[in-house]
Amino acid sequence: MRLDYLTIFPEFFDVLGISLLGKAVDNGIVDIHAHDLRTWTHDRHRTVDDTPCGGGAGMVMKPDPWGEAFDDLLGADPDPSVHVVIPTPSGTPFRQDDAAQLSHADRIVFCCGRYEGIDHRVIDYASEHWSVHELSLGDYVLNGGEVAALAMTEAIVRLVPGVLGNPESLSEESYSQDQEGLLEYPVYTRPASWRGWDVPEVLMSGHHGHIAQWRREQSRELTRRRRPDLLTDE
Ligand SMILES: OB(O)c1ccc2cc[nH]c2c1
Repeated sequence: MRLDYLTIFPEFFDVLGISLLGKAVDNGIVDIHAHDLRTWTHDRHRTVDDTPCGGGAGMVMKPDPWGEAFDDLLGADPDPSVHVVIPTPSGTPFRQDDAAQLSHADRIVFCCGRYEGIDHRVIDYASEHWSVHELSLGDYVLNGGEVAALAMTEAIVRLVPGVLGNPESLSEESYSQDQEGLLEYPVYTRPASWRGWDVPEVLMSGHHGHIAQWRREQSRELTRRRRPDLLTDE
């Protein structure tokens, strides 16, 4: 899997060189390239923004640098196997299913906007050539797409075979299919008693059936309380 990041702050993505993702890069499972969008500017000030047509506050990212970056990185031939991800507050919510689908992609290009956003013709152009995903991290607004791209990257890449040491851990996480899309149950480790708080007895019983039942009940109760929207049978 090759991941490209178009951004005016490429150093944001230096962090991808550490921890699990760093190992995935070292193992050749993932190939990461961060690009400074100003590479594709030609004026003395390396300008990437301009005033919004129709007025309004702030600045809008000019289309030209994006178009030239696409030309260099992707060429002009349409290829639906290339996924262009545009983090934006106006996008569809990024969910675990999106991470799962994108984890099968061979190529993902993250377009990280700043200011008031990217000239919409860039999205129109990209949509004619590649598979475009305008995705929101949540119902809040960041200052740009970089932090969202990092979060989405981790959610996607950790699902790629060979990236996580123990793939079994994926099956018991919140939102995983094995968890029936429910929130993950509470987890405990040693010591059995800590500052007056004890590990639930059932987890110390060694009775796998009872433990599995307790965990299912905990997941459903937690989901009912915190995310009733995830419950499909109520
Ligand atoms: O909240 B976000 O995911 C996000 C994404 C892109 C831009 C561009 C300017 N503000 C942004 C916010």
